[in-house]
Amino acid sequence: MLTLDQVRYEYQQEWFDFSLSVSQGSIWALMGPSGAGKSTLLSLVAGFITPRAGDIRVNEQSILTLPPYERPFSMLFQEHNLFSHLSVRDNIGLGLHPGLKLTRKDWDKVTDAAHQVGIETLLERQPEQLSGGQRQRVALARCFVQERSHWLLDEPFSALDPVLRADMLTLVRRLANERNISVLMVTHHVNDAKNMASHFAYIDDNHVQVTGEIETLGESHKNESLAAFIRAGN
Ligand SMILES: Nc1ncnc2c1ncn2[C@@H]1O[C@H](COP(=O)(O)OP(=O)(O)OP(=O)(O)O)[C@@H](O)[C@H]1O
Repeated sequence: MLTLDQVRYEYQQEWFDFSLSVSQGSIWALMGPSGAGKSTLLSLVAGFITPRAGDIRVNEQSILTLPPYERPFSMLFQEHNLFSHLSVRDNIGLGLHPGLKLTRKDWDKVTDAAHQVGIETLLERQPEQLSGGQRQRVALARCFVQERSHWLLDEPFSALDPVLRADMLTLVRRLANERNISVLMVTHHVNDAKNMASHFAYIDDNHVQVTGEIETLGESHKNESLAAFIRAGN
């Protein structure tokens, strides 16, 4: 269980206040208008920024004092995902060891993950030689090789064409289900949320406004703001 317990954060006199409970193995779509606070919520969980009050717990243990690399999360964020001076192979390998001290078995895992996301022919390239969608898939492969219990994905498919997007969505859902990984995924696409997630959180105005099972996400939701958001997206 991942718990955000009245997590309060201030940025330039603007307050954010998040509460959320994510049971192990569930897949959450974080949705809401631009600027609503979705990436801020993920950054708090990841440990890139520190709350003023409240607690973040994994299995009832507070993780607030842990630096990002000691938290049980694999992350795909919109920026600074890849190291420009390293090959794709090494960028994925970093998910297994920060100093790239990898065994043969580890390198096999890297190749397998590259294969799963369809970039196995690009392993010797450097990130600048890749398209945006290829770079996103490298970052996704790096999440896959890490043995972490949670994935934090900030718009992981934004640069992918519709066919690849559907493939990657299915892959993330399958791997997460097989490994009982919890996923928090920011997405602007209602269909992605419905196709992949078990739950949703609707974030607006720096708060988690509504949570629920994904089946209840629809144009006729009783929360007017959420219903309008869904209508606009369809
Ligand atoms: N540490 C920070 N540094 C810069 N901006 C911050 C920080 N913390 C919060 N913000 C501000 O928080 C607000 C919410 O941004 P956030 O990126 O979380 O929204 P979002 O819902 O992810 O939006 P989008 O869908 O457009 O990506 C923005 O006004 C942003 O500038």
